[in-house]
Amino acid sequence: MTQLNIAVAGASGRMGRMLVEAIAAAPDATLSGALDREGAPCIGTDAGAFSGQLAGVAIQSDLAKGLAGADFLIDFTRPEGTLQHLAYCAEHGIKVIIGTTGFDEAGKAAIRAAAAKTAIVFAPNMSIGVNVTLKLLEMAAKNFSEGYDIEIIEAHHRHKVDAPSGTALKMGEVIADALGRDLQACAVYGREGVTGERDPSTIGFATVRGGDIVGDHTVLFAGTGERIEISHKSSSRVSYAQGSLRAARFLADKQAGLFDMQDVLGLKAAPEMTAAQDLGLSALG
Ligand SMILES: NC(=O)C1=CN([C@@H]2O[C@H](COP(=O)(O)OP(=O)(O)OC[C@H]3O[C@@H](n4cnc5c(N)ncnc54)[C@H](OP(=O)(O)O)[C@@H]3O)[C@@H](O)[C@H]2O)C=CC1
Ligand SMILES: O=C(O)C1=N[C@H](C(=O)O)C[C@H](O)C1
Repeated sequence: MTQLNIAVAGASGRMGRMLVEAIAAAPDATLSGALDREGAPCIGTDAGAFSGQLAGVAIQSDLAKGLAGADFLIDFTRPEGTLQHLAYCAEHGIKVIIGTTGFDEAGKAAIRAAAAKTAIVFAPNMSIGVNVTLKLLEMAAKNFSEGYDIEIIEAHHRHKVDAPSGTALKMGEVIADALGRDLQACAVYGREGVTGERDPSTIGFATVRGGDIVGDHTVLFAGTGERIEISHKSSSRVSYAQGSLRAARFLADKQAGLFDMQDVLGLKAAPEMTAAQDLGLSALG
């Protein structure tokens, strides 16, 4: 069994803690290092202390120390942090799994450029459920292309700093691509005041923030006399952590290149109708 030496960035964050636990429980993974922001109270403490199971790895802010011995970095932080970590990893041949959301176009371009030097999985949602849902949405959008208004509703915890969520934006992209529309041109982010009637070519986004909601996404196809809703609801961050480990295993034999979770899960290759048949939806065709 190939042993994966993995460092975790944002080790004291919600996802960082979950990743440290998931790595400790995985027989093929070892926590080689842990990073967090300079000046954070967790620096110097054991990365496993949050879960009560010591990992024997102190959280560092110095990249050279935190990434010594790492073959992979799993990064769920903020765009500016991820881009700093990525630059170091690209120079040192460390493969990177990026879960961080909220990148601007320049940030995404920097990730594409880094992929020439190291192997990267970059995905706004690492869960298997969401990634299969993206395939369902592609299929649904093609079948509801006329006469159905499309709205994407997402809900997250009160601490989330970016909106709409990366997952909601990805759902919008998948639907827009399936319909031959440009998301940048057709997205409507929230409504207020006298908006006029709904333009049927738009894709609407609505954002809810509150409490400890882990992550809910619903796509509504609203037609005449019927509504179809495709929803995914996360009840734990464990699915994001397990997906990240799966991404690391996928990268083990890659030297460079940019991949997403559809690549990791082999969903890009699956022909659309095979997916429909697998799901017992062949009547759609
Ligand atoms: N792709 C996916 O499947 C998922 C993606 N996410 C995304 O992951 C990211 C993190 O989410 P979450 O864990 O909830 O967030 P948290 O705020 O709980 O954790 C973020 C961690 O990163 C650290 N950090 C913040 N800024 C920097 C920086 N500039 N440099 C280094 N470290 C930094 C934080 O330190 P400090 O506390 O000191 O600021 C904290 O430890 C978000 O973008 C979120 O949308 C979340 C879940 C799933
Ligand atoms: O911030 C979060 O919590 C989450 N962020 C990701 C996103 O923006 O889509 C994934 C998941 O929904 C949780």
